[in-house]
Amino acid sequence: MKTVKANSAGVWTPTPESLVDTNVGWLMRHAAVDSYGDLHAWSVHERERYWAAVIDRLGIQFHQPYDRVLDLSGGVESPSWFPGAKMNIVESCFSAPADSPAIVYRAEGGELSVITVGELKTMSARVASGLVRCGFTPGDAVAIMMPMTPECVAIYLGILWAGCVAVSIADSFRPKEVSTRLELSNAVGIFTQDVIRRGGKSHPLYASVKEAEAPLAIVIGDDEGVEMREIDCRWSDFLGDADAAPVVVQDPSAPLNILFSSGTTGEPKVIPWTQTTPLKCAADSHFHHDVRPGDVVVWPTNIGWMMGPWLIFSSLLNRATMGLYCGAPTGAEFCRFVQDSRTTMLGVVPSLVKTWRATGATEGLDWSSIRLFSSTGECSDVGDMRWLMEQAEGRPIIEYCGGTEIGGGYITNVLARPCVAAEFNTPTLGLDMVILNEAGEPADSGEVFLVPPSIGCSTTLMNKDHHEAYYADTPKGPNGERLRRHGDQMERLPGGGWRALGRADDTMNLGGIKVSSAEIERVLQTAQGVSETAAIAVAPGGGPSRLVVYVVAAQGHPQDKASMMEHMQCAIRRELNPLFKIHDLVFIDALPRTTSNKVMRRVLRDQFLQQSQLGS
Ligand SMILES: Nc1ncnc2c1ncn2[C@@H]1O[C@H](COP(=O)(O)OP(=O)(O)OP(=O)(O)O)[C@@H](O)[C@H]1O
Repeated sequence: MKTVKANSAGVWTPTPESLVDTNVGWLMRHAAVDSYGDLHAWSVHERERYWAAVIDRLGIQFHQPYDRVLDLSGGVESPSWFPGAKMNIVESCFSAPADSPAIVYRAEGGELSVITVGELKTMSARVASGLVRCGFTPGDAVAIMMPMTPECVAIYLGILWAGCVAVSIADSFRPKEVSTRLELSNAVGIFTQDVIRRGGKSHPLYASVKEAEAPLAIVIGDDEGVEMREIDCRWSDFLGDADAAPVVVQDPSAPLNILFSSGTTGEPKVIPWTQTTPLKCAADSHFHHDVRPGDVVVWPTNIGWMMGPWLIFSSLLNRATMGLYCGAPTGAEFCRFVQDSRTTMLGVVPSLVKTWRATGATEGLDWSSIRLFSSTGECSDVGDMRWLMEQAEGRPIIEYCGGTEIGGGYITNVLARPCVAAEFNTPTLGLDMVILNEAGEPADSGEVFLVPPSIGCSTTLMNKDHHEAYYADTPKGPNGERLRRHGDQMERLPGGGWRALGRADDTMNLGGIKVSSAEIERVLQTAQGVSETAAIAVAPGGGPSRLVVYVVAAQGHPQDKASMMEHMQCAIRRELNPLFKIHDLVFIDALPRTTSNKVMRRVLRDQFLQQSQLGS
């Protein structure tokens, strides 16, 4: 695999030899199929056999064996996975030898350090026993709001160990957002840090927790000057005895984590993950990201986003090492950490790649340890992704798209097929999808629906009706299947791959023609002097929708509205449709993004309408 490189057009093509060693190569032999297409079909038609293979391959431990893999007597909306079993997924997280590295990490300006599997297990056990001593009982929701550090990982695993439910809160939230999330999840405690040190500065974190009027807080950090509330407790006083708290065994359907979606389209959804959701994270990363024992997996993220827990399970259940850089991932120091930690799989979000590219953050570094990249979060820019591949001698990028409520991806790449920058080459194993047009017919371009059930897919929401959110009024699949709404737009490409077209909510109708914001942005992005763009449709005062373009100009490039509009209009005429007329262009310093870094086009729509109302 390591020797196969992409060509100059950003296409990485596997060879029969490169496939042999991969995890997906193993699965093809296991399922006795000759082609990857047959393997995917097998994984969705023989769901029980696919998930049984995952369980065996990863060596997942059960305290009480399951009666069968899947019971569908409650219907596909409410599948029961591993009925009869008792388990705690935490135990399977420590399957690698005790002296093997679980975490390699570095704080800004610090040394590269390692925590072994044995040390992580002990630390997690001490967290669990601290929780028991403080009076927490199984089922209690306990929040975590802090950066992804080794302590954060141990806390997450310790909460699960004690049978409690981790509540994932991003460390960038304001007190109001923190208190909403604490209330929505009924959290009875919170782990946090005194301050976050980033870029040489200290940002208060515990202060936000206090302002959010959080329940009992356990505070990590050595800042003695921080004023503690009486009910709160310092980390050093909290930790218990490693032998005092046995792992709490649960039903496979028991919740273990409460997460919040990004809120790109509206109010964030409150999504519980169960004991089986980690299997989806680990299966995706095993067969799609090809994570192997001994690998070093790095994906800058936070415990507040699904990729935080995903990273924990994907590395530990695969007996790999997790790489954590405890600082800002945007600069050269992070890129140096990737080199020094001998990262084998580097995950990104597209905006991070744009920053590294613009600032030359990888210059002079050796990223040859990287076997593959992965990108998630939002649509990728082809130019940026090709640049990323070049940083590691043309290694492939596993484009990965899914959602918090899936516990992983529904469409991605696999090393058994050619990988093209910014394109997908397969629905994920064990999960199928269909693309339907507005009439509900199968089409090459349109809205994505998933074919349930799959491990990882949510069955409940804490702040919304699950059926209403995902199943009500969905069309039937081509074979009469019950479909699950996902809300993305996708396009099937002539070469056999797929391209993401953004959220269905960001689709516009220009002069009677439906087009996605992502499609327009892809073309606008090619205009000279553009760093980023967002395309929105507005209908000031009603009437037909008009195309408005927001532009972040490249550094040092003049903000000449007339000339930029002309260039962009030319590009649209040439590459999309002459009927799409740009109504207005607005230069902006930065695009509004959710805390998880997704562009909020709805905010731009509101802003534009407000300004045009003021103007009139
Ligand atoms: N690789 C990718 N390419 C394109 N889009 C992606 C990719 N990865 C994720 N996305 C987008 O992110 C979505 C999943 O994000 P998340 O679960 O955080 O919730 P959200 O849909 O952004 O928020 P909400 O449901 O609150 O509106 C996907 O449905 C898709 O729209």
